[in-house]
Amino acid sequence: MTPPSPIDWASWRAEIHATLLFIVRDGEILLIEKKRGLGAGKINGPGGKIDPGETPLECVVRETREELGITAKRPRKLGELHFAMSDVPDILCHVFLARDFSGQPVETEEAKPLWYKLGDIPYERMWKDDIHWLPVLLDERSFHGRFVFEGEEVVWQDMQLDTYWDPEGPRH
Ligand SMILES: Nc1[nH]c(=O)nc2c1ncn2[C@H]1C[C@H](O)[C@@H](COP(=O)(O)OP(=O)(O)OP(=O)(O)O)O1
Repeated sequence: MTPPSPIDWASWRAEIHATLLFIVRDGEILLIEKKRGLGAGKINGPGGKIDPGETPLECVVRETREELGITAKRPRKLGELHFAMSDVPDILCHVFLARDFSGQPVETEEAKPLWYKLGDIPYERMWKDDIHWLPVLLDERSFHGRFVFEGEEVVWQDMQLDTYWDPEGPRH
């Protein structure tokens, strides 16, 4: 049984809307070592904050270009994550999967590209929540995850699988 949440999700609103993209090709996943901003030093997918007037899809394509110099082809949104943080603003994150891209990934001021075999994903160097939803994304299933953080630790979580996406976008 899920313990009661330490926060009231009904009144929860994200201060930051952001995106993440995971590109999978030939049995490998393209990750980044993030060099600055929130989560610097961690391994993650490319992504970042949604600019005013931008859709999540436009954002994830732009951020991937800025961070790795490549253009993702046909990114598909599969997940939505709500992060209630203790010491930084709360985040609503749209998570995408793509199977192809154009260009060659290059290291930039923001990110270093890293390819991993799908069986070798370095979860110990990623955010603590990632192990709970990245395997679901890699199975091409949709999901909605909610995580409450105390610093770097997850103190409460809930994952719903096979979620229907409202084409109008997030409610918060
Ligand atoms: N718990 C978590 N698990 C995870 O996998 N990614 C997380 C995460 N919390 C934040 N992120 C990611 C999602 C998103 O790509 C990014 C948002 O952090 P920031 O607001 O610092 O963005 P960036 O600095 O990358 O954005 P820009 O300032 O737009 O470049 O961090």
